[in-house]
Amino acid sequence: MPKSILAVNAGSSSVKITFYTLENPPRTIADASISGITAPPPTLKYQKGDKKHKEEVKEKLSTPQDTFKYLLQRCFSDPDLSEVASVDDLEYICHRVVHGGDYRDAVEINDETLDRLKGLEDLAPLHNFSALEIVRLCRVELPKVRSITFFDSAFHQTIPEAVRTYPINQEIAKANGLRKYGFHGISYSFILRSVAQFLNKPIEKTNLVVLHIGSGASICAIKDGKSVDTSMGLTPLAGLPGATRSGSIDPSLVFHYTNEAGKLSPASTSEMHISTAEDILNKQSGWKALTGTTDFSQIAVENPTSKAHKLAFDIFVDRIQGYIGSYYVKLNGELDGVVFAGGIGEKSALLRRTLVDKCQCLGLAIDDVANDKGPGDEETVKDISKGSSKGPRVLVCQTNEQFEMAYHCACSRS
Ligand SMILES: Nc1ncnc2c1ncn2[C@@H]1O[C@H](COP(=O)(O)OP(=O)(O)O)[C@@H](O)[C@H]1O
Ligand SMILES: CC(=O)OP(=O)(O)O
Ligand SMILES: [Mg+2]
Repeated sequence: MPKSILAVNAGSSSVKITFYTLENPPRTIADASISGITAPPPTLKYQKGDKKHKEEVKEKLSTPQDTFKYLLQRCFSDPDLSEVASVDDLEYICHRVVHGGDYRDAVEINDETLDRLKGLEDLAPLHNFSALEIVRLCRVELPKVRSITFFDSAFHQTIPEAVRTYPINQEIAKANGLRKYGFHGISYSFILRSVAQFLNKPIEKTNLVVLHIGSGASICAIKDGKSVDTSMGLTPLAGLPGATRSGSIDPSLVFHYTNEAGKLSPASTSEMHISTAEDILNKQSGWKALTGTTDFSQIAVENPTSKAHKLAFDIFVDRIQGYIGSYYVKLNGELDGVVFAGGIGEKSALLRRTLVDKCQCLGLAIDDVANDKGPGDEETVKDISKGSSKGPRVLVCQTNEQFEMAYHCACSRS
């Protein structure tokens, strides 16, 4: 039996895994995910080819490690999934780790790299903890399978110094690694390659403004195939608002919000320390704070159910519009396309239409029928620009972080 690749995308409230064949390009064997870990009961979703399955999980899954173990066992014990019946069928496990500090590329986990990643945990406790817990578990329980970590931040190592530097004391900044890193880079790498191929352009000549907008949202300016700016910063909190994140605010605001800002948050554990300020701005803000829901499909509707829903939509549009304008100028107006991706970017025709209308002065125009229809299941990139438009293309890309990791894993081997 040929060996396979397992790609793991662990978030704070969900763990998604995908099995791929170990070939170039890899083919999907099956997808499985558990969401709602922080809002029980968790839901298991499972897909192999056309077969889809969804169920409530009865077991108590309180940690990312428990969740990952449960998912793996379910897949191994499924008679329909004979390609991956045990750990012996796995050659590689690819892990999405959001913060990779100064790492420029993916790394294989060994004692030394795991130690270096531990050092980064303080910089991104909220985002790296779940993924690294699963990396640690794999080291102990699946020691024969090679673990490779891929970093969201690696794609943005090309951001110029003046863009990545915060105007603060540079000795302190350097000693503590305080700079713009940027995230969603695994996704941006997938989108760049897919869009360049779609436009029939070499990657190194492709200029794009890409929106990865899901529960976490960011935007990236790509010049000649390289990231030159992105909206997230030292952590994924900066830039655009998200499901529970405030996005950029005046940094002083938090000290007016609570005088407990610097204290440890009750959400901290013995292994993970986060401040009250980080907890409020990362987990108690965004759409959830404004409207009570984290689901943007309830906000992006023609007739919003409340003024707060309408306000949340308008805030998101305003912030994105600001970045598109800024990145258009940074790219000297020479862009091939504006790309919508992530759960919201791929699914909300209303958000795309509203934004494109607001960016008409940049020559953006869409075809309403193509926009309303969106991309088909098998369509990675769809052009939704108006036929007569001479401006940058408006595209939708169904991004796939798990595939991107498996693809690089398979490429580096062949
Ligand atoms: N039809 C839709 N319209 C607007 N937003 C949607 C729609 N469908 C899903 N979404 C949003 O996409 C988000 C998920 O984005 P996704 O990128 O898949 O997740 P994550 O950021 O957790 O990786 C959901 O929280 C929901 O707000
Ligand atoms: C970096 C980040 O915000 O990731 P996600 O969108 O998966 O939460
Ligand atoms: Mg995501």
